[in-house]
Amino acid sequence: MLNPKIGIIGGSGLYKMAALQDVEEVQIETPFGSPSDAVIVGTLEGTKVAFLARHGRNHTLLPSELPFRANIYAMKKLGVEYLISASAVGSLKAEAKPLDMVIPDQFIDRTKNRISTFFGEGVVAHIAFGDPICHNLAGVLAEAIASLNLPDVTLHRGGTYICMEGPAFSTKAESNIYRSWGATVIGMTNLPEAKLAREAEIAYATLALVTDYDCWHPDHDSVTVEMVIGNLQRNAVNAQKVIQETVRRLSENPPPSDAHSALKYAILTQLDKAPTATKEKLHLLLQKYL
Ligand SMILES: CSC[C@H]1O[C@H](OP(=O)(O)O)[C@H](O)[C@@H]1O
Ligand SMILES: Nc1ncnc2[nH]cnc12
Repeated sequence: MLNPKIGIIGGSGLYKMAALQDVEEVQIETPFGSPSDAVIVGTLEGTKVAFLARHGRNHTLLPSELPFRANIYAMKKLGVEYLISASAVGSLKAEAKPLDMVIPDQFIDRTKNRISTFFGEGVVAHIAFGDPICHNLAGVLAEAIASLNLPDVTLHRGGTYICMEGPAFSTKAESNIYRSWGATVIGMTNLPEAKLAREAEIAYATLALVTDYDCWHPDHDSVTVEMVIGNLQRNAVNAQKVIQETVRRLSENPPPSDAHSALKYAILTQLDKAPTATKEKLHLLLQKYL
C-alpha cells in the first residue's frame, strides 16, 4: 500500500532523494492536469514518503509553467498530510549567507501569472493565510537541523520569503525595495504552493537553501544560475540529511496542525447548492464537508 503521509517537493538542484528505498514511480492524473513529473514513492527511515521534483527531474519547467495545482492535488491524492518544500533562494540579508538554511514564516506575493486556488466554478472558499507556514512542522524541521550540527551552516528561523514571477532575476532597484520591506529571502515558487497546500489541508513548511545574495550586495557578484547550482549542489547533501532527520522525527511524533482543518470555516458556498461538476472535481478536498 502506498499511503505516504509525508511529501517532499524538491526544487532547483534537488531532483531526487538518494536515500529513498523500495522506490516506486507513480504517474498521477488530477482534475488539474499532470504534475511536474512522476511522484517517487519510497521508504525513508522506515517511513513511506512521496517525492516530487518541482521543475521535473530534468528541470524542464519554468516557475511560471509549474502545474502547482496538479502537484498539490497529487500529494493529497496519495494521502500526504505534511509537505516539506526544499527551495533555492537568494538572500536579502547580509547575515543569511550562501549555504545557510532559512525556515521562513511569511511570504510576500510578487507573482503576476499564477493560479493559486483550487476553488471557483461555483464553489467559493477563503482560507486563513495570516500564518502561511505550519508552525509545528517548521519546528520539527528546525529541531532536525539543530540536531545535525551541520558544519558551516547557520539556521535562520523565521523571516519573509518574497515570491517573484521570474524567470529573470530581480533588478537592483527591486532587490533593494524588498530589503527595505525587511524581507529575508527571495525565490519564485513557494507562495502558490503554500496557498494550495493550505486549501488542501496539508501542513506546509519551506526549507530555504541560500544560494546567493541576489544582486544587492556590494561585495558579491549578481546572482547567476551557475552560482545557484554550484552552491545548491554543495548544499543538496545537507538538505537530504535534514529531510531524512525531519521525516524520522515526524513519523515518531506527528504534530497537530491547524492546516489539517483549514477548510472548516473557509467555504462560503452552500455546498448542497453548488454545481455537481465542481463538487466532483473537488471531491478529494471537499468530502469531509459534504
Ligand atoms: C535556478 S535559480 C531560480 C530558480 O530556483 C528556485 O527554484 P526552487 O524554488 O524550485 O528551488 C527559484 O524559485 C527559481 O525557480
Ligand atoms: N536571487 C534569486 N532570486 C530569485 N530566485 C532565486 N532562487 C535562487 N536565488 C534566487
